[in-house]
Amino acid sequence: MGAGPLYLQSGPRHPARHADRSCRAGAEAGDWPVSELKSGRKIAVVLFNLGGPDGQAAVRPFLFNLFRDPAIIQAPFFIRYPVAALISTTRAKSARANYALMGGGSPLLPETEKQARALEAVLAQRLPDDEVKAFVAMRYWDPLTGQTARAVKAWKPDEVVLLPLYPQYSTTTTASSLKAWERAWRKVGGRRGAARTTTVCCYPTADGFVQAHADLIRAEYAKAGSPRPARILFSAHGLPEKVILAGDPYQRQVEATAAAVAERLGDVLGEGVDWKISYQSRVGPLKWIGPSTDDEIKAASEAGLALVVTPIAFVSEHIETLVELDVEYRELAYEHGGSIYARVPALGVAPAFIDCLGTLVTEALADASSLICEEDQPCPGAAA
Ligand SMILES: C=CC1=C(C)c2cc3[nH]c(cc4nc(cc5[nH]c(cc1n2)c(C)c5CCC(=O)O)C(CCC(=O)O)=C4C)c(C)c3C=C
Ligand SMILES: [Fe+2]
Ligand SMILES: [Fe+2]
Repeated sequence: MGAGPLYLQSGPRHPARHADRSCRAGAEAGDWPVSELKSGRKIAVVLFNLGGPDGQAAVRPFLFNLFRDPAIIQAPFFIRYPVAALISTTRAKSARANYALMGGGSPLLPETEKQARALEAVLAQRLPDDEVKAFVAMRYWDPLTGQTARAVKAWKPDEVVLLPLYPQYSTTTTASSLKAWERAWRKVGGRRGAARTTTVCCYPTADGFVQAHADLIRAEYAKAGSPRPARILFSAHGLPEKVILAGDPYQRQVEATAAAVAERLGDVLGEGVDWKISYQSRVGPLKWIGPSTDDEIKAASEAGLALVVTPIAFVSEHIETLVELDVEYRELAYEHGGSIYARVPALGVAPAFIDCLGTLVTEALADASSLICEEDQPCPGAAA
């Protein structure tokens, strides 16, 4: 599954389907008297991300939480726990050193909080008669999903919109977060009927998301002096190949994003400039999807290409952009003869991106179904 590297392609393989709304699942229109709540609603938007340690002492327990997740290590409980304990202990030292380069901990929570506040501001304008509050639910470190579910329940919303900050759906990220939410929400006594819940499971080619990437790449490309010959490298977090072979749509959706952004960059992608997708952050002994970002950086640098590297599956700055892309891969490029290595910032609070999140929320609220998905079939497990 998932074609290999793509060069100079035009046209997304999976055009955005927001407009035709052809893909919805688990319609709940009959469950909730939508017409009774046109305005004056309390709307909770829950933003999901992975989370990161807030200091050096949190690194090992954060890694333990990550590796004990069955979405990350598909093994029975009695194997997973000792494996998680072992990996988190052995990996902690090098991970701590990397987090130390960012001041000791991960910037992911403050970056996500900024996105939450920016989204609230956009929604306050779009839904002036409603009260909208954006909550952050992290999967492996504070604020953990259970804590956020309690805060959402205490706020007594009429509507809840679940919005993962993973534009491309994966069982390892989106589905894991949504399952954790289901469990936590049930635990705090928030039944489906208590507040209408709509889930946005993926948005790999949503208009504002693609536009925000194109704008940031264009700016970085110009800053680097619009070098020729150059390659735009779309770098996404990798996954074990077996996860993709089991039907995870992540790689297909990453390819759809990259193709859509490349098409939007038509004026930059002139003669002599190409683009490619690669996968970073490999962990463990399994075979991961490729090509790997380090191989692509070596190859492009040795070929004398200037590199414009853009994180295509992360929407915030964190360890894998600030350390892996900015420090490790930059050094690698220079070691292999590269002279220009430009790194495009993550989306953060780029206006087109936040506006796009606002559109996803208003579409979710206007929709009578429980799931909003860009795929022909709902992403596997999203409707659970
Ligand atoms: C698209 C996003 C991500 C996917 C897919 C993903 C899969 C995945 N990750 C690991 C292992 C680690 N990930 C780590 C950190 C981390 N990963 C993502 C995103 C995706 N992960 C984020 C946003 C972060 C947060 C980083 C931060 O700022 O703190 C880490 C910890 C860092 C490190 O030690 O390298 C690990 C480990 C696996 C195994 C996996 C799929 C199976
Ligand atoms: Fe990861
Ligand atoms: Fe989806």
